[in-house]
Amino acid sequence: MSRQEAFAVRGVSKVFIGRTPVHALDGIDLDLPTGSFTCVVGPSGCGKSTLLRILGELETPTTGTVTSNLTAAGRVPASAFVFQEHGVFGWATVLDNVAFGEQMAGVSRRDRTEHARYWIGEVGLTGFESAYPHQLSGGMRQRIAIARAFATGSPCLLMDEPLGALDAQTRILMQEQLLGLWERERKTVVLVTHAIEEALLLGDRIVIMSARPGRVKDVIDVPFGRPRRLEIEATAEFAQLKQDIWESLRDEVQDSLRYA
Ligand SMILES: Nc1ncnc2c1ncn2[C@@H]1O[C@H](COP(=O)(O)OP(=O)(O)OP(=O)(O)O)[C@@H](O)[C@H]1O
Repeated sequence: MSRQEAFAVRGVSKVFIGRTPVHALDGIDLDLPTGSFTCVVGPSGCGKSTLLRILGELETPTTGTVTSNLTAAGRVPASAFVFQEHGVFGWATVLDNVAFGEQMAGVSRRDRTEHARYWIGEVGLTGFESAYPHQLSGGMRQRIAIARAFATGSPCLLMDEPLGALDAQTRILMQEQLLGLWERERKTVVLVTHAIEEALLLGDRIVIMSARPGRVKDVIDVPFGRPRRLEIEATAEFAQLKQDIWESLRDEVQDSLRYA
């Protein structure tokens, strides 16, 4: 494995044992370069979240290996997660939510407050430091989750449909914000999404997965340079790629519905 790889995934399969065993992933091979933005698309139930959880060591593969080169300072976790919903603590203020990762890592109150304030500013929530999540909109709550993930200082962000619950306009704004943050920070990001446009807009590469058991069906290199602007969505190249990806996905979505 090269030092440039944040993750090398080799022959990873996952079977959940229960009354009826579920074969979630099968023979996944992937190299995820350090500082790259990888998007994962695939039909519902194909194992995208399971793959993310395996990368983040919340789950272990049944067979195969994941080797990681990620290094984090002190007690900072190698990867930080952002989930679609329920990602923020209702009992904590915006400031405490964003500072939570560093609090767990034993960073002093003064430093973590300073870092949290910086990230709250980066996601446009300055002025809401003392607010509680229930006082904010869904989009604002999701920005707390994103700020918290960046604020942990982890070199890798694992995002499971982080913008999936947002309305269309808020989602566009958040995509733009995430794009800007990532281009400045260049953390290794793996983002699961159901939206092909979002994957093309944000990712360096798109991993297309098959219906369950999830396999890597295709890996698309996204040709658009950085910094990237939302205007690329209006180009013919974007439309063509979107169409190609959908064609690759369509059979898988149909299969997943057939066997659901
Ligand atoms: N802890 C678990 N125990 C048993 N089965 C599980 C567990 N976690 C996931 N599964 C099953 O594994 C399969 C893959 O689930 P996973 O959540 O990874 O899919 P997904 O691609 O993320 O789905 P979606 O796009 O709908 O969120 C599903 O059939 C799911 O029911």
